[in-house]
Amino acid sequence: MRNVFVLNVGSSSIKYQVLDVDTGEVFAAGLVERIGVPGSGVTDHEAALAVVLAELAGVRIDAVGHRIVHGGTRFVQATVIDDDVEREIEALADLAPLHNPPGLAGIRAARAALPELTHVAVFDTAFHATITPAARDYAIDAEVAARTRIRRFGFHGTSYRYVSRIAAETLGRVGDPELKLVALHLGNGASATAIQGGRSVDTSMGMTPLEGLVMGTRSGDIDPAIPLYLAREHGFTIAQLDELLNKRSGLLGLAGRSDMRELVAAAEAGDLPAAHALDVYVHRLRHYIGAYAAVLGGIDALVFTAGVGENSEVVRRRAVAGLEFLGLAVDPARNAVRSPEPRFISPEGCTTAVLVVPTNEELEIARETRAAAPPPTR
Ligand SMILES: Nc1ncnc2c1ncn2[C@@H]1O[C@H](COP(=O)(O)OP(=O)(O)O)[C@@H](O)[C@H]1O
Ligand SMILES: CC(=O)OP(=O)(O)O
Ligand SMILES: [Mg+2]
Repeated sequence: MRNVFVLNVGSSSIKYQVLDVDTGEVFAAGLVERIGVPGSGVTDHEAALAVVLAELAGVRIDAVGHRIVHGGTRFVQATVIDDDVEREIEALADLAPLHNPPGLAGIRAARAALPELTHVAVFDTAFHATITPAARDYAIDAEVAARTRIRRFGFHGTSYRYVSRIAAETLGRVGDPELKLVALHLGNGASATAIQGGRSVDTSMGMTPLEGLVMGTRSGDIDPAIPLYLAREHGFTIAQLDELLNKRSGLLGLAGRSDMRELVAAAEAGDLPAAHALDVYVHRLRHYIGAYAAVLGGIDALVFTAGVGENSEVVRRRAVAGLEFLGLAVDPARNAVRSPEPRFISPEGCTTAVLVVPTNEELEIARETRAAAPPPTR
């Protein structure tokens, strides 16, 4: 098997690639947006997938890999999809109401359109199955937590699995059980993970992808009493709270812009809310870097990845400034380099490394799809 069709289905978009799992060569890639938006002509996920498959006419596909955000406790590794697995993913929808239903719609549409191929679900949560019990559990009534499946799961695991392996290679420490990494996946969604010996030990996203860092439109950590207060004293409904915290908070809520490129430009042009939003974002980031250095009992390398982590010189510089006591520093010339390659941005001879490692979630999904799929029979 070589060519994997990777599907990342969101509530209103499908991102896809067909790539060679050995070389990483991409044969086709694209995005269908505005699914279900009146007037877009793309009525539902089935119609969107038909558009994608029409674009792929003539491209060889050997297997299909689906990004599924939440695997719950049931799925701790990539899994070949059959009717049972599809039902179990459906049963997890209540844990991830924003993320899992579109993924499931993508599975249904793709299995109907390509029934002869093996389909594999690759879960964002799987890499975090190794977090410690102390990091996993919230300090709430244990009976309630067990009955309702409340615990920390963590997300962006496909990205962390990929970048932690590249980071170990870049550091010449593949397979070293002592290697301590703090990795920062900073995209629209953003999270931090403490990784030792290639295994996730702690991570900032929790039961859902709302906890932790400041994100494009999500609040990250807040006092858990805030939604209670807003409901009790200000009449917010559950739907309004969900919308507030997931879609109208973060950088967008603070400064009217969720895109980091635009936010940095506005801050540099003297926009005070933008400058403040950047301060809040960086403050939270530094909070987690320090926390995870403590959780790991040290740090060998800090790893930046995803859209902001790979591209924002300013965020990287400000995240690390003042952390010399952890051995961390950023070299300005190295930090200014733009490249698709993994690279050091810490000064020559620094004992603690700072790395930029471009992520490739599609390639990781393709590899895990091949690893999970049964060998071909003839
Ligand atoms: N040159 C850049 N400088 C600063 N931020 C950037 C740059 N390029 C991309 N980004 C930011 O990366 C974020 C998107 O990251 P990405 O990993 O693509 O997101 P996702 O996959 O979660 O949608 C946006 O906030 C975008 O502004
Ligand atoms: C799980 C999650 O937050 O994903 P994304 O960053 O793609 O929104
Ligand atoms: Mg992303």
